Amino acid sequence: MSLVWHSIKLPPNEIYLDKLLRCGQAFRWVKNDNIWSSTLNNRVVFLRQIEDQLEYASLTSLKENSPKVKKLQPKLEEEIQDDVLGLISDYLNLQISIVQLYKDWASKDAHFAKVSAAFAGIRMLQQDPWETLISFICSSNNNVKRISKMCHALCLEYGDFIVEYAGTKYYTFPTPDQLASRASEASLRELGFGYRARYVYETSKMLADDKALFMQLHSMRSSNFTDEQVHEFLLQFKGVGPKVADCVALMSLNRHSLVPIDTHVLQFARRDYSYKFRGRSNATLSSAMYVDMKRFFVEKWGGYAGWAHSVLFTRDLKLE
Ligand SMILES: Nc1nc2[nH]c(O)nc2c(=O)[nH]1
Repeated sequence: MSLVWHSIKLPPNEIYLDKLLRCGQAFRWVKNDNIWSSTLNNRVVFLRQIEDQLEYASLTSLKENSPKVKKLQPKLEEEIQDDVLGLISDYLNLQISIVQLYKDWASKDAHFAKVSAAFAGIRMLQQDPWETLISFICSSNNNVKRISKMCHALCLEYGDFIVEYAGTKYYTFPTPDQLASRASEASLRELGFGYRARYVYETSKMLADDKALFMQLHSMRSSNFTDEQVHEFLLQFKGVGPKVADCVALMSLNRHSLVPIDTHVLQFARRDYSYKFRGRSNATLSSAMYVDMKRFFVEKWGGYAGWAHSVLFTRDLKLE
């Protein structure tokens, strides 16, 4: 099986995969031989960057390839490629140009102007809300490497096998039904989820048992809901506090201005922006301070503050 590559023109200052796919937004991309791969919507998607070209390829699942499905609904190769391009464009939020956004942030913020050139091409992904919710429940007191390990374990243990390519087996991210029926709190603990096992399992159960709630999670992308409504909605899930809610809202529900506040953000707010809460530079992070810091960054960067914060968050990760 060989990959059929297609390409679109997209310079590295619009997207820089090597940083973007490791910066703690998404946790299941792996790089082999300069090719990034993961699964999206029951497909394996491959990405690579060659100068000004973003190249993509995909392998469909065995189910979609089966003669039965093909007979019922034959799809032309061009139609498949259109689907894949649509999928990738949505996932990478390609309708939004970040070059202009970077210029705008730099014009308002001298610190951003100074450091952002070395971190060009960091955009916000538009991920699946369910996977993002579970991934960020796993992110509590955790690091990118361990969160990735957990997300891969969920797929391997409870997802469906899609295809094997170049020695790697690819699996779907399990649905709420699959997690709720195939996993248990105990099995997740055995996989190393620690106290997060209960939250992952209970959130899966909530969504598996209530299909309307699952639909509602996805409908939160709509502009009919305010950022505050989305934030409140997400807080009902087990293991979700304000920071996890804001990460899910920003990274999967189109909430571009939300800046999730955690210790890293607090650190750069104080260090690089002399941020103070009620006149104090060493206040501990309370709910009131959390809200105040979000406001502080929106005032500084505007409606895409969540995107701007991600550039500085990535800088502080010190990816080699
Ligand atoms: N990519 C990420 N950005 C973040 N901001 C924040 O406050 N936390 C995170 C995170 O975990 N990943």
